[in-house]
Amino acid sequence: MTIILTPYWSNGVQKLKMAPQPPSKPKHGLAPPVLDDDVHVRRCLAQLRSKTSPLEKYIYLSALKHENPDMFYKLCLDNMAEFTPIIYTPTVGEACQKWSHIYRRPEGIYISIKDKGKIGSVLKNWPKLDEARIAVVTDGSRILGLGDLGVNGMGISVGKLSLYVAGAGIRPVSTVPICLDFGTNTQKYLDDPLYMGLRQRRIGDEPMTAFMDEFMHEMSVAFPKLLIQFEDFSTDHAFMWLERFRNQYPLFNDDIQGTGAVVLSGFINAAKLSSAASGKPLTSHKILFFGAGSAGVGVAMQLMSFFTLQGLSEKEARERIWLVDSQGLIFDARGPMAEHKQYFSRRDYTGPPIKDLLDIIEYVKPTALLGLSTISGAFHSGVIQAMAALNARPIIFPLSNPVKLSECTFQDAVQHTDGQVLFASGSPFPEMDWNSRTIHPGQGNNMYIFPGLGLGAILARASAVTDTMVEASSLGLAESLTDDERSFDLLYPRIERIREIGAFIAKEVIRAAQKAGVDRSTDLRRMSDAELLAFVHSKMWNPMV
Ligand SMILES: NC(=O)C1=CN([C@@H]2O[C@H](COP(=O)(O)OP(=O)(O)OC[C@H]3O[C@@H](n4cnc5c(N)ncnc54)[C@H](OP(=O)(O)O)[C@@H]3O)[C@@H](O)[C@H]2O)C=CC1
Ligand SMILES: CC(=O)C(=O)O
Ligand SMILES: [Mg+2]
Repeated sequence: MTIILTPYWSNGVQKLKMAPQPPSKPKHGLAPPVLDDDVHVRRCLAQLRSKTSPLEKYIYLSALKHENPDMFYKLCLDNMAEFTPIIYTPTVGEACQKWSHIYRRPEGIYISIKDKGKIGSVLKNWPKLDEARIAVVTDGSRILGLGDLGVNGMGISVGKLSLYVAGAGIRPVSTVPICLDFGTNTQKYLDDPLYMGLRQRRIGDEPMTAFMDEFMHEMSVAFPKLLIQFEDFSTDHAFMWLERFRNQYPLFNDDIQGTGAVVLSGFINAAKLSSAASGKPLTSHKILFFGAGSAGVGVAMQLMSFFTLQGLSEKEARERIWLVDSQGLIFDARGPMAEHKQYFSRRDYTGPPIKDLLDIIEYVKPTALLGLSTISGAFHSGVIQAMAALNARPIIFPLSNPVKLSECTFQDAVQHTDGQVLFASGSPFPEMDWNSRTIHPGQGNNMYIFPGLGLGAILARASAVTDTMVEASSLGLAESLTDDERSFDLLYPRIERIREIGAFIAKEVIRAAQKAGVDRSTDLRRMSDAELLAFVHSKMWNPMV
């Protein structure tokens, strides 16, 4: 039975409501005479496919998940490639933007700045305190690339947690979506009569820090076995909360660390193919980042290990990476800059500012161009052609979400590189035919990482999520491609194998937790790799349809 909470805005009071029971075995006469499970699976799928807009499909699936979670997850697992664009990016972006309009039922914990001083009592209203294992926490301040959506950001916590269940077999009852309401700076929502959050602008850092200190402490008291995933905080707070809390509580930031891990993984596979075509060593790759926010810098930090694993020093690794922000190439002589950009700021460039991406490409001569900028179409035909002129197989990853903010389309990347591009995007693109062969786009999205990373950390009962655990998730993903997938030059495994991949990543993460000494389930140390993998599989929840 699912028990859910109403959001705090209903007269400021938290109330418990019982969700309907899944329609398992109605008494004789209370269901149609012929209601076969297999046929009902097909019926639900047909109902879904009869909806014409992605948002209607999202609303339908949201209701199905509420009424019959087994059916929802059964369908999801059987149709991952069809479902992920609906329950996750890109449609979840539209669902968040319209969350206060499409709202049907509460699905998580809403806590506002007005709850300061009594956060613990709000958390205790959650009906399944003992069952909670993973919370996705956002403050709605940067949802995908869509900006400040306030409490409408709850949709991203809900969407990520659906993938935890589908991808890693976390029990649905163990997932806790949380949205913190610090206000919103988006006037459209402040003016919207249906908006469900506080009608005030975002609070400053000082009260927010005091709130976060209380929140994190109370979370650890209310949910002693919980792992926390920070999601879609604006860049300054994403770095701030990660640094402030990572040594105190088991947590990670998905946008910084999850994205870093997924991109390192795809990059490893892409760089091998690119180097095979150019004949140049892996250490000669040069990576240009377009976008230097939490995601850009998070990925750049993680890609350092691509080079250090090849034997380069930290200094040499850093020199293979260039960052661009809204002011152009980031270099020391440019003047003061945000702290998170300083590490990669170029010391060796002393010329005038270079802003145009084509000029920057001409200066850097990158083998890889990675977009985490939210600027739709920034990789225009000239940019893609410039990458193709420099590289036999250019690596181009437009990683911004949702799909309408992608720096380029797959079609453009294929067309302007004559099919030679090694491509991964944040949101999905369809495969395409080029010169009588089918080319497959990769989806470089942290959804390949967080389910397995989270499951591994939960099963190890890790007291902290270390950098080595994050790196293990990345290397595990890179390794998990089958020969068949490699024969198609895929950079990521097919999404249909998400469970298998999730289990493998979880096993690697548990091993890394053990090496780091942060595992509290120390009995897992005695298991062989095969036993550990079987143990992980045995812990995965499966829908009963
Ligand atoms: N594929 C995946 O798994 C993931 C993708 N993402 C996506 O990454 C994107 C960025 O997220 P995040 O880093 O948190 O967001 P931020 O808004 O913090 O970062 C955006 C960066 O892009 C830069 N930028 C903005 N406009 C331009 C421009 N015209 N030219 C060059 N650079 C520009 C900004 O510059 P400045 O610093 O000067 O403002 C900033 O550095 C989002 O779309 C998000 O959906 C995020 C996480 C995971
Ligand atoms: C995928 C993701 O986490 C993001 O775009 O923010
Ligand atoms: Mg995110």
